[in-house]
Amino acid sequence: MGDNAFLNWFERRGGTYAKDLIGLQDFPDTGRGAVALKDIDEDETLFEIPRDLVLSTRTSELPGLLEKEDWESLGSGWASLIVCMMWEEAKGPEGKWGDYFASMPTAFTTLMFWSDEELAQLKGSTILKKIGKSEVEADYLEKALPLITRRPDLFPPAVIAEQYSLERYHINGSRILSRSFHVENWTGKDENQESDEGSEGPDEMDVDDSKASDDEDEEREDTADVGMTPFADMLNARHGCNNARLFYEEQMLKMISTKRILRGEQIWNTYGDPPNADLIRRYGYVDFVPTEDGGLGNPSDVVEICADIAVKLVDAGELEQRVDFFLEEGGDDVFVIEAGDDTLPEDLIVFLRLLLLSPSEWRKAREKESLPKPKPDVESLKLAGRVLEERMKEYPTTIEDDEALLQQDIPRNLRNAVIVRLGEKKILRKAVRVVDASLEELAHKGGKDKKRKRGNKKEDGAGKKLRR
Ligand SMILES: C[S@@+](CC[C@H](N)C(=O)[O-])C[C@H]1O[C@@H](n2cnc3c(N)ncnc32)[C@H](O)[C@@H]1O
Repeated sequence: MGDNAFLNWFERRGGTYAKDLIGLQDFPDTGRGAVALKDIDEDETLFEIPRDLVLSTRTSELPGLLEKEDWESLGSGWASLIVCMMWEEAKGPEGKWGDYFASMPTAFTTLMFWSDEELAQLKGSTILKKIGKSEVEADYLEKALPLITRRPDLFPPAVIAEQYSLERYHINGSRILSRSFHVENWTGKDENQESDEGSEGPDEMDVDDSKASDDEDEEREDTADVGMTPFADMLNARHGCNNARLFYEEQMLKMISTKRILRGEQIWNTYGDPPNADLIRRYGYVDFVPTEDGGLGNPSDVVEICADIAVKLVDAGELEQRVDFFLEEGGDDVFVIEAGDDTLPEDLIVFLRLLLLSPSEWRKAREKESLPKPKPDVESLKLAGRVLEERMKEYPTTIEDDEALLQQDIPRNLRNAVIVRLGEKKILRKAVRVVDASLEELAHKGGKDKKRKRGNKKEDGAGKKLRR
């Protein structure tokens, strides 16, 4: 379906947009997006979406047609919204969201749809543990399908294979993941109520996600607040480019320019600037923009380090108890280093120092319920260096290999995988340099301290002499 059919539908259903200011267009790098048709000032309203045009479990008619028990059998994840979407879409062009569905993608470049060979290119990145494909399939088989087959009056058996298949379930789940917004009920309290962090964009669009059910943040969101938001979900995003933002009012959601946008420029939303690993998982693309080190990448990249790596490197007693103690005291078993970090994460230092405590120090720490201070010393820095080295070994290729690959003409998914793993490895390399510099600094300081001590001794002696 062309963009015009979508725009006509949008207006017919009560949406409005500034026709003289914006249009929809295909961009070579990002696909379809919104474009400024002439220079747009800051604070201009670009389009307005009536709240009842947001498709959610609140606005779909399906929940009202189901017994409470049936509805609740779908659980608190995304299964309920996915089933609502499949049911609304099955109504075809006559349905309330007919042309909207027709405008949405049915093919995705997100990790859920990568082959095993393609996923193997991400070896080393912890994102592989967060795809959640089997959880989605379990949701479909254990929650959605039993309900669908129980109610032939609502889900005609003749169309199940076409409209309610696992494939359709995946497609709608992926639409939620990459296009939904967090839309709470209007409380009247907050004039400019916005969704949570990154609200402005799909998925930071902050959504719970039955697919990535291992992602706690996503799990916590109330599914009723997850809304498919026509037109707002036509905006693409790029790190550092956003120039429009969704504002939440009582009757309407309004997309408003947040800076001057020149004619021909793309209108960008933000998806909350996630790292590339999350961008590829949720949205199927990566950011490759200029970074502080003069290269290209995603300034929001992170690398995750599992605590296990450090535990395996240490030869000390009661290691399991030390890890449990760390977790009880609020620590996590995954440490995150960010691209912009110039020091090691404090929780990592604390953890390493905890592992290195002598038996008597460890006993004392536990008695006092007090973790070591996040002050790196020689031993913890040396251990940090070994941890980073081991973590780097989890990637089968080197930074140089990846940089060479990026010079070649390679398939899109491979290219994106290389960009993800390269970004993570560069953070590790930087962290190794931080460790080396800190060790050097400590050695230098140690040398000076020794000198000072020797000097003090001499002075002491001289003083004594004088006093004599
Ligand atoms: C909310 S939709 C944006 C509209 C979408 N381009 C469309 O045609 O409907 C999010 C999707 O747009 C695409 N996208 C957004 N920003 C992009 C970017 N910077 N580079 C490549 N693709 C991007 C990705 O496919 C992503 O999953």
